[in-house]
Amino acid sequence: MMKILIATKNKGKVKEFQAMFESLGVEILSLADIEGSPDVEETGTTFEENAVLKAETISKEMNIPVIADDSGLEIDALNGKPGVYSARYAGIHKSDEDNMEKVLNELKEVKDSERSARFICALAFARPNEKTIVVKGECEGKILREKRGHQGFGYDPIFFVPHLGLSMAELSKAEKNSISHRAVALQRLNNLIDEEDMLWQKP
Ligand SMILES: O=P(O)(O)OP(=O)(O)OP(=O)(O)OC[C@H]1O[C@@H](n2cnc3c(O)ncnc32)[C@H](O)[C@@H]1O
Ligand SMILES: [Mg+2]
Repeated sequence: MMKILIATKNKGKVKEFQAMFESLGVEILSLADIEGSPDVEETGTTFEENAVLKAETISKEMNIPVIADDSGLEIDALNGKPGVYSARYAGIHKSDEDNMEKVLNELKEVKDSERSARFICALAFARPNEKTIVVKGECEGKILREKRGHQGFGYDPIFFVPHLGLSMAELSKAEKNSISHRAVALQRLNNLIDEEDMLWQKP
C-alpha cells in the first residue's frame, strides 16, 4: 500500500484524511508519527501560501511526497476573519473552545441573516523535484449563536450547514467527509493527480 505523509500535527485533520484516503488505497502517516518533526511557521497571508510552505518544507527535509493542509473559517460579518489566523484567533496558546467563544462574542449583535461563513481548506502536494500542486475547497454555512454537537474538531460546533439543518459537529464522520471543505479539496487534488496520470496507488 502506498504511504503518504500529511504534514500536520492536528489529530482532527489526521482522522479525516485517514478515513477519506482509505477508499483510495493510501495509508496516511502524520507528523505525530515522526519524532522531533519541526514546527513550520505559518508566515503566509493566504491558505495556499501556508499549505505550500508546510508541504515543501517537510518534503525537502525528508525527501518524500508530502501533503499539507492549511484551513480555517472565514466569517463575512468579520470581513473574512479569523481566516488564516483561525488556529490562533484567541491567542497562541488558546484552545478551540477559546476561539469559538471569541467568535460567538464578536457576533453577539449580528442578525441571523448576516451570519454567513465558510470553511476553507487549501491542500498542497509537494514531491521531491516536482512542481507542487495546490487546490482549495470550500464549505458554506452560518455561524450559530451557541455550540451544537460533539463530533469533528475546531470550529465545527458553531458552524451550521443549512442544507442539512445540522451543525458540522452534529454530522457523522462519513457525512462531514462527504461535504466538508477538506473533502472538496481532496477530490480536486485527486482529479488533478488522475489527469497527470500519476495515480496514488502505483501498480
Ligand atoms: O498547521 P497544522 O499542524 O496542520 O494544524 P493546525 O491546527 O494549526 O491547522 P491550521 O494551521 O490549518 O489551522 C486551522 C484552524 O481552522 C480550524 N479548522 C480547520 N478545519 C476545520 C474543520 O474541518 N472543522 C472545524 N475547524 C476547522 C482548526 O481548528 C484550526 O483552528
Ligand atoms: Mg497550523
